Amino acid sequence: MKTVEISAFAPAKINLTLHVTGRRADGYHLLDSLVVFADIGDELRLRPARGLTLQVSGPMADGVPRDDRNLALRAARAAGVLDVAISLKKHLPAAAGIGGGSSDAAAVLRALKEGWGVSVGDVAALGADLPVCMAARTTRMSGVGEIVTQVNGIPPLPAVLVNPGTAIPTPAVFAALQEQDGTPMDAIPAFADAESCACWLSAQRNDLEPPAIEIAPEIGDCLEMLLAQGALSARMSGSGATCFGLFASQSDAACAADALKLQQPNWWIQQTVLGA
Ligand SMILES: C[C@@](CO)(OP(=O)(O)O)[C@H](O)COP(=O)(O)OP(=O)(O)OC[C@H]1O[C@@H](n2ccc(N)nc2=O)[C@H](O)[C@@H]1O
Ligand SMILES: Nc1ncnc2c1ncn2[C@@H]1O[C@H](COP(=O)(O)OP(=O)(O)O)[C@@H](O)[C@H]1O
Repeated sequence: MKTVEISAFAPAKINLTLHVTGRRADGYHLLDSLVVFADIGDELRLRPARGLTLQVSGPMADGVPRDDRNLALRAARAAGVLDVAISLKKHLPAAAGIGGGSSDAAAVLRALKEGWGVSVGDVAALGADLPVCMAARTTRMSGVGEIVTQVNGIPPLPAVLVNPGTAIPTPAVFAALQEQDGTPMDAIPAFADAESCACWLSAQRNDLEPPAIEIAPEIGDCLEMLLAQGALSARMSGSGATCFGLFASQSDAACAADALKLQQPNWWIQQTVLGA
């Protein structure tokens, strides 16, 4: 048994783009997505113990499953480690399109590799977002999520994340998608700054945004409010409902986040830097 406690960080995953380019026979969708990671996320600690346990705390812990549905526990089981106490401090909203559960699972797998020396062969069995969350760096994600290719040339992007508090199950959004065969992303250039990245993004898409807005119209309000605060670009991440706005500087993002918090004190609103 190991004797040390290991800390692991599970950053928020943001799909800057999400093009749905086809559908497999098993119903899973083919994706083409530019994925970055934020400097905010969940905090995990793993320590040797008798048996496998999970304790969940933190400002966004409400509603997160504590039982075997939790992806942190499922990751430990998949790795065959049944003698670990996991403590998970949730800062990210669940079912929010920012991969909280998948990033937690990836953080557990990284910690188990470091501390217990074990790894899992097929991480995708834990969910389509697991491979990209294992990479935890700027990536082009394709296939149904299993193909991850490192992307260089994306500068750190000052941003504000906004979630209106509506949990949206991913399957419901895919089920509401009308067009399954969209075009892939354009080639990804190297960007000098946030402005040029935002300009390129304006010609790309998140194909899940229209069906998600049908399910939760408040997503449209998030996007409008980010743009009204001067965002260079505003879009939904993943299957929603979290939206991101890109800003020219961290001070612009901080001003926008403060103003949005005054307008919507009950929403989850966070200033961050993406892809740093
Ligand atoms: C949409 C994305 C984009 O990054 O992110 P989130 O919105 O979940 O953060 C991911 O592909 C989500 O990954 P993840 O949440 O791990 O998905 P899974 O648990 O494997 O699948 C949940 C359900 O989503 C649908 N699904 C997921 C991935 C995919 N490529 N095609 C799909 O059709 C299927 O209906 C599946 O039953
Ligand atoms: N560690 C976890 N944190 C949050 N949700 C989790 C976790 N493990 C399992 N879940 C379940 O996974 C679902 C999807 O959560 P999450 O990964 O945060 O969202 P998304 O797939 O939209 O990015 C939630 O509804 C929740 O029930």
